[in-house]
Amino acid sequence: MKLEMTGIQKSFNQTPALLPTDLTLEHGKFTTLLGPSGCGKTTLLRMLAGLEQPDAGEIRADGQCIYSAAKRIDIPTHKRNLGMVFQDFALWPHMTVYENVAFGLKAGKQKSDLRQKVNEALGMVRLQGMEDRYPHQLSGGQQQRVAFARAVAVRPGVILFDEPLSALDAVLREEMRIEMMSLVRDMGLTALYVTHDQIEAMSMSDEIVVMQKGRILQKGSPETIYSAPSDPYVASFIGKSNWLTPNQSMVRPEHVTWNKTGHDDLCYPGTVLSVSYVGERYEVRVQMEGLGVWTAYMNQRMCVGERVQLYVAPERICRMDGYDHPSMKQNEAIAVAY
Ligand SMILES: Nc1ncnc2c1ncn2[C@@H]1O[C@H](COP(=O)(O)OP(=O)(O)OP(=O)(O)O)[C@@H](O)[C@H]1O
Repeated sequence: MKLEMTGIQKSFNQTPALLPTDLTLEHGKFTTLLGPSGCGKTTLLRMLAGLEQPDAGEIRADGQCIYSAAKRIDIPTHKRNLGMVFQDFALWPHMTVYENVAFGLKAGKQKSDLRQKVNEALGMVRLQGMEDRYPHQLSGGQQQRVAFARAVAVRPGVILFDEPLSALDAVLREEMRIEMMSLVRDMGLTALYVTHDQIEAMSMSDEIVVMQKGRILQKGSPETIYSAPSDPYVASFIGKSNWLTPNQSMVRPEHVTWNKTGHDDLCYPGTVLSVSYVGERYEVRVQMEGLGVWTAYMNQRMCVGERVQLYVAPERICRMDGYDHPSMKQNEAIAVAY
């Protein structure tokens, strides 16, 4: 299912939670809303689900209007052909695993072959044999699998995830991340996933939508978001960034070299602050002169306090709004610690 949102916005008690926003979720793509707490991710997801009413704008599913403030169209949640998985699993505590999964099918009136559909969904998440257990008799990972089975059993056109793994421990979170992503892809579902975890976003998504303060800053593939951030906030939020001019030009640690490699390379002096072995190489933090602290990688151990020269090839510099030229580094005025 393709979902298109145009001009949707929402305020709570006159305080904007989401500024006017356009967003398209392409059919079969895994899109992640990434941003800090309170930036409007959940509000956007809930409006898509029909759980929150936008103040303005329109939402279309496969070209058909499912919400329009102007035309007074508001298709209810259960008719929007979507599945949802939440952080707290939202399972019915008094129902067994079987009943929890069957509940969505019954509510959606998909009653034919009920047992087969439930078994199929439980098979997908490897929970056969646990049909008669209650949620409290399951681990966190198993509970989330039931929630996922319940969401996909109805064969929705789109699946919405709101921080579904944040209640799980780190190891299980990684395991479930791979499992959920594979299942969504195998089923060819369109997915919208809300998280504030960059690693989750980078490892699961076809598209990442970075949000801040109720607006979308950038939408793109993980590769684009990392290599060509359009905004300083995006650059700082995802991966490590070394600033050549505050808020304007940045270089990633893997593009900083210790020896001059080309005649155009720019040279920056600094002092080693810390050295950590990160497997086959060292992550070195360097206090740069007038440029704050940079991170770079090196193949051999350095000494703390050692004076160094770091080099950057101009084509490796990522430029954002207001950027002028690498020669700006000569300018005292830009020598602000970031
Ligand atoms: N029902 C509500 N009533 C009043 N304010 C709300 C309501 N829901 C959300 N907000 C406010 O809207 C803003 C956006 O909230 P939202 O839950 O969408 O953010 P989020 O990015 O999902 O954050 P988190 O990662 O913490 O869940 C916040 O300032 C929040 O306090």
